[in-house]
Amino acid sequence: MCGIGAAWGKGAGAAVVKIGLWLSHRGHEGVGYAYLENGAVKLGKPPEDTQAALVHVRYSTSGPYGVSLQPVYVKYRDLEIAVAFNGTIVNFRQLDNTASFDGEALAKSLAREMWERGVVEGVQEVYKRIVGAASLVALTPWGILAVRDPHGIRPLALSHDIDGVKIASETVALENGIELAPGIAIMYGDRISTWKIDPKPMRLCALEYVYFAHPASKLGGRLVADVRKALGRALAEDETEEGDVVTYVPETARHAALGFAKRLGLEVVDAVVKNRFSGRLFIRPPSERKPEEAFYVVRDFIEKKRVFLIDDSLIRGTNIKAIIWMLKKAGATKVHVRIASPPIRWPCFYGMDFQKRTELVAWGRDVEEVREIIGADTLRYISMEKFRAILGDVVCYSCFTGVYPHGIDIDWAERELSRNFK
Ligand SMILES: O=P(O)(O)OC[C@H]1O[C@H](OP(=O)(O)OP(=O)(O)O)[C@H](O)[C@@H]1O
Ligand SMILES: NC(=O)CC[C@H](N)C(=O)O
Ligand code: SF4
Ligand SMILES: [Mg+2]
Repeated sequence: MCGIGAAWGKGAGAAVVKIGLWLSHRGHEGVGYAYLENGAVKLGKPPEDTQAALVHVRYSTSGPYGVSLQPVYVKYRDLEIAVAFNGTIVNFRQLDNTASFDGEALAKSLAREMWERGVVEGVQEVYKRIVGAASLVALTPWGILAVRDPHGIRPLALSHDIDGVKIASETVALENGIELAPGIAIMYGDRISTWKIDPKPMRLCALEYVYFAHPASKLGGRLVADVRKALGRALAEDETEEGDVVTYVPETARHAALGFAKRLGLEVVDAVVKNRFSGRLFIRPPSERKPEEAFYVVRDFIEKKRVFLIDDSLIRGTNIKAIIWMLKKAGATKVHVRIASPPIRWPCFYGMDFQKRTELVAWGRDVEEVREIIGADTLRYISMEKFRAILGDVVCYSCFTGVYPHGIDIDWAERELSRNFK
């Protein structure tokens, strides 16, 4: 998914380095920076005391894996800018047919349109053409520009103090951060201006709540950890199996497991441990997702026990399959898998790298078929009804329903976003 950050004012260079560290759960394929030096835009780690700077942490959805490609620097005539964004632009070739990936198309079309139409209308024009999701930060000669995606699919927050302004994908990277409303643009320099770029109905990504965002961040004004606990509690309400202990797939399923166990009066045991240096497997390039190297099962917690194994989501089934096998090998008598989100049967075209139906373990399969593939004794997901009741109606559910805010044709989007270098 990527994380973006920007700062304007005293110590902006040091501020973006800190923001990047606090957003590293949003992408660890690469980190990139840009900053202003004597009015010129530079790429590279900024001096601590620079006046304006950007940061991007990458989890790629377009272009090559495993490299830092953002911020993107562009010069159009005499206008120099650097742009970092979070999201996916399905029709990026329509924005700029010379671009090698969506971030480059966005930066080139922004520079061109801002030069030709001025900042306010230029930004508006680019967003009018985008099919996809894009929250962005940019360095411009007028200051730093921040835009929250018109549907609010991707988050963006801001904080203000006497040193200046700081912007970040999530509130955890800021002190007293407040979330920007969908479709809001802010230019922060010697003067501050704010304008609206065609805001649409709010559709914040459901998977930000379920998996992606930091548990200490606030989304839609709610603490992410609390939402995850509520999902776990609701999942437990329909439980019919008997179990001795609750465990979970580390790290993100932890809060859902706490909510689930509390509702059933069971103990949560840390039976599955994850090597802290292995990071998030789901957002690694395909060749680097190796659950057998990342997870370890503590036999003493589960031997001869019936285990409830909680995960926040089941996407390709990579993590859970490996862990069920390890639990069984270590002597668990039953493994009842419980998932704190409904089956994901459709691709994401808005910033997550599952952009093809065939990648998804639940695509075209019923729950029983998925259970068989992953090797669980039983498998149950939270119901769509309970999921919606907890997350509300300002959320994107497209990967659960196959219905997209932009009325996207799935065959077309899969073709546009196909990545041949997997
Ligand atoms: O079905 P899959 O394709 O395996 O994807 C889903 C899994 O990947 C994520 O964990 P990840 O290891 O990325 O990070 P985490 O430590 O934050 O849970 C998520 O929490 C699930 O465990
Ligand atoms: N996940 C994201 O936000 C990715 C941003 C952009 N599509 C890239 O691949 O760099
Ligand atoms: S399709 Fe799924 S992952 Fe993508 S933005 Fe919507 S809820 Fe999030
Ligand atoms: Mg996980």
